[in-house]
Formats: sequence, structure tokens, C-alpha cells
Amino acid sequence: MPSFDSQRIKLMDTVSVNPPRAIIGDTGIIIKDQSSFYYNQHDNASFSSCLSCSSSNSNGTVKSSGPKHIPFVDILSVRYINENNESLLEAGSSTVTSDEPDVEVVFVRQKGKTLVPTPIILSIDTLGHDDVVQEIWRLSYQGTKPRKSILVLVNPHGGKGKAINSFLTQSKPVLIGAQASVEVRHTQYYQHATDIARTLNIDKYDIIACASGDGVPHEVLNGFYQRSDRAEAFNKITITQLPCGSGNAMSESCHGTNNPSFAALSLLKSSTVNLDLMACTQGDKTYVSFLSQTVGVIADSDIGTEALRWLGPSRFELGVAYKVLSRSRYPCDISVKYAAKSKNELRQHFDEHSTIVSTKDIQITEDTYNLKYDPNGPIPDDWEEIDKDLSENLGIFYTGKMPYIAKDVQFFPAALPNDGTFDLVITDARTSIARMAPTLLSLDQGSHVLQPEVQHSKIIAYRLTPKQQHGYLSVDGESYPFETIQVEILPGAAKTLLRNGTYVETNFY
Ligand SMILES: Nc1ncnc2c1ncn2[C@@H]1O[C@H](COP(=O)(O)OP(=O)(O)OP(=O)(O)O)[C@@H](O)[C@H]1O
Repeated sequence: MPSFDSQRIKLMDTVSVNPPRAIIGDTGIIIKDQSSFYYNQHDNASFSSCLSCSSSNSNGTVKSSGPKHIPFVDILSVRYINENNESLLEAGSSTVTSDEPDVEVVFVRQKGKTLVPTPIILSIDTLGHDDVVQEIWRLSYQGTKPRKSILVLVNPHGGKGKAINSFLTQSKPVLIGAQASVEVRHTQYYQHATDIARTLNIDKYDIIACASGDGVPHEVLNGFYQRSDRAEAFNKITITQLPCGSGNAMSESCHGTNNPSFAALSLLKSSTVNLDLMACTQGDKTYVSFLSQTVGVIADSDIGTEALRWLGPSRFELGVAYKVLSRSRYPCDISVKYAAKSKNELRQHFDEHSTIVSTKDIQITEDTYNLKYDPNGPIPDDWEEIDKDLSENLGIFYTGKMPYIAKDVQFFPAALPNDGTFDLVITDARTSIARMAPTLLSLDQGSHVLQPEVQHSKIIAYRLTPKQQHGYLSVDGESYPFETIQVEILPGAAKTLLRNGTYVETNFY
């Protein structure tokens, strides 16, 4: 792998005879004078997509009107440079004497649908700051660490084989532009990410970024969970996703996008937040889930239609529609420990917890992973059995911890990152098609949970035993044995990155 320096994005042939003068403003860098700013129009990383050009001369350089304001949120990196456009540090000098030193600022601009790192040379008025470069770094990375050390796990099969290209062309340039230390590994077999996470030297990295669908983060979390020093690993390393797979619920919910370049910027700028996990036990095996567990229509339509994978995401919608229309039912025994059972109680819980933005570092200890409920013992007295009339006629059983399960599908619009609960959605297979249709059609808005046909609760734990011989149980989109499962919340058991310290807003707010 090339070193970080050799990967560094090339400073374009900017002619900085007189770099534009700029000052540090409240929300970004304000460029005062753009008349002397030129750039090379033939450079790949040119400003052509974003700046309006006013004139062109014979040697190919274009006089540009340039940006007037570069918001701190868009700034990736900054460094002092000398008259030869070399970094002062690289040129062996770290002394800045000028009142208006030349600096190179790398920021993101949108080119088509992608964010592209774009360098600009500016002469910045120090306005009394001892070190303007340090000051710009500070303002550009408030609440988070700059120059992060990131291990990227790319699933070469993810996103129908497009993951590597998506990562290389869209995410990586943004991370490199931010002077992050980026180590890339390709997963080579099913559950390789679990093996990597279980044996990783945790001192080397701040973040594991899964350039994949939701399967690889599921594996990384389980690799950590299997470590003897798991509390240390979960405390030390933040786990996030760069959306390069077919199902990117983690990025949709945490970064608010399924675009790998926007997610990379979000990764750089977001706060680290504790995330509740769900401990799932089957027999003597316990694993962790960050997204969902499902039995019934949704599991059948996701895992049960693997053979129709060539249809892409539409196989899922077709599967759901078919199963609902045919009123498929999935009898189970289900007992639940509720946190907020009725819709009114749930609304109250949501209103109380959604305003608490927890960006403080909550220490994870080994106790965090102690199960409170014996998965193989009798059902505790304070759990409630779901009425047999409903559980014998189950249509959808779906529990979730993140609001978006796919682009534009807010299946769990009331999900919160660390409220110590997860959401349960249940439907009755006998519900008439006329009444189910509006429910399914309102998934994009998340308003299905308000329909009377849908039971929606906040829960702490449950046990589910399927009564059929064959069927599908999906955990975070992966297939698990179709047998009894007991699940309980593990409050704040992992760390992830969230824009503004919370999930993307849904229509439930
Ligand atoms: N090199 C590999 N060969 C085979 N399987 C792999 C490889 N790398 C990762 N996997 C498996 O691919 C599965 C799906 O991964 P992921 O969620 O990242 O992709 P995806 O594009 O969303 O795919 P899917 O549509 O299958 O969910 C995971 O179970 C993971 O173990």
C-alpha cells in the first residue's frame, strides 16, 4: 500500500502569483479578493464544476471568480506552503513570519453527484492568531478528531461487485484530502470481517469504516464482541459505514446518505456516540445485532428471495407485496419486556429521549455485556406474552434499532441511538389487503407505525419461538437459524459516528 504522502491529492497547478486574500470568519473562510486567482483548466481536480469562469488565456489557465466563502464543514485539511507551493513542513521550515501567510486549504465541492476534494491557495490574514493553520483545523473539526486513523474494510462483492470502485472513486479521495491515515483491506471470504475485528491491533486505529453493505459492520461488531478485551476494543474504535453495498441502512440512518463521498465527509466530521446493541442468543451462542431482527413477511422477502438476487432491491418489494397479498402467516410464541407498549406511551418515551443528544464519552465496561435475562430459563414475570390470536397469525415481526432500513424506508422512525430500548413492529396476517395497502405505501414516510393495523412498541427484550419447521430469521439482514431466539438490549455497547450526535431526522419528530 502506498504511504499516505504519496497518496496525497496532488496540488493542482494553481498559479498563485498573488493568492486571494482571505480571513477566518464565524462559519468559514471568507475570501476577500478573487481578482488574482487562476487555476489550470486541464487539471482533473479543477474547479470547473463549481466555479464560474470569467475568461481564458492562451496557456490554458482560466481566470476564475472563485468561491467567496468556504464553510468549515466543507474543509478537509489545511497547511502552510511556500512560494513553490510546497508544504513548509515538507520543505524543512516550520516558521511562519508573514502576517498573511500562504496556506493551501483543501475543501469539498460537489461535482455531479459526488463530493470532490478541491485545493485552493489563500493568503490568510492572521488577525492576531499565532497559528492560522491550527486555528482552521480546530474550527473545521469541532467535536471530533482531525487526521483520523481509519481501517477501511471493503467487501469486493458488495453492491453487486461495485464496492471497490465506489470506495476508490468516491470515499477515498475525500479521506485522503483530509490527511486521514487510510489502510484498506479487502474481505476475502464470508465472515472475514469478524476474523479481522477479533484479532485486530486496536491501538492502530480510531475508526473501522466498512465500505460495504450492512453485513460487514454486523461482522465487525461480532468480531469485537468475541474478543477477550471487548470493552477496550469497543471503547477504542468507532465503527461506521461507507455505503458501498446493496443495503446501507447504517449509513442512511447515521450519515443521512447512501452516497459514498457524502458519507466520507460525514465520517470525518461526525461525533462519536455510544450506540445500543442487541444481544441475540440461540442455544448457547450469543451474538450482537445493531440493526434488526425479523421473522415473517420481511425475512421471507429478504432472505427467502436470495435466488432472485438478479432482480436487485425490487425482489424485496415484490416479495413483501406477494407475501402480504397472499396473507402468509408465521405462527410463533412471543414474550416481550416492554419499555413503552402503547402508541401513546411510545410517543411519550420518544419525546423524553429524542431531545437528549449524548455525545459524551460513555465508558463501556465488561458489565455492559452482562445479560440481564437468562435466555434458557423461564420467561420472567414482568414480561408479557403476545396474545395468541395475534402471534398465531403473525404477518410481520420486525425489531429495529436504526430508523432507516433502506433508502427512503423509515421502518423504525422512532428509533433512537442510545435510549436503552429497541422498536417492535408487528402486523396481523389477516388484515385485509385494503387496509394493509396504505400501511405498505406509507413506509417511505414512516407513518405506517401510526396505522391502527400496526402494533408499534419500545421494548427491552423478547423471546420468539417459531412454530413452523421451516422459515427464515434475519438478523441485520443476515440469515440465522430458524429457531428460538432471545434478544435483550445492551445499552451503549458500541460506538458509532452520528451527524450532530443523533440519527438522521425522521417524520416522527
Ligand atoms: N470476499 C468475499 N467472498 C464472499 N463473501 C463475502 C466476501 N466479503 C464479504 N462477504 C460477505 O458478503 C456478505 C454481504 O456483505 P455486505 O452486506 O457488505 O454486502 P451487500 O452489497 O449489502 O450484499 P448483500 O446484498 O448480500 O447484503 C457478508 O455476509 C460478508 O461476509
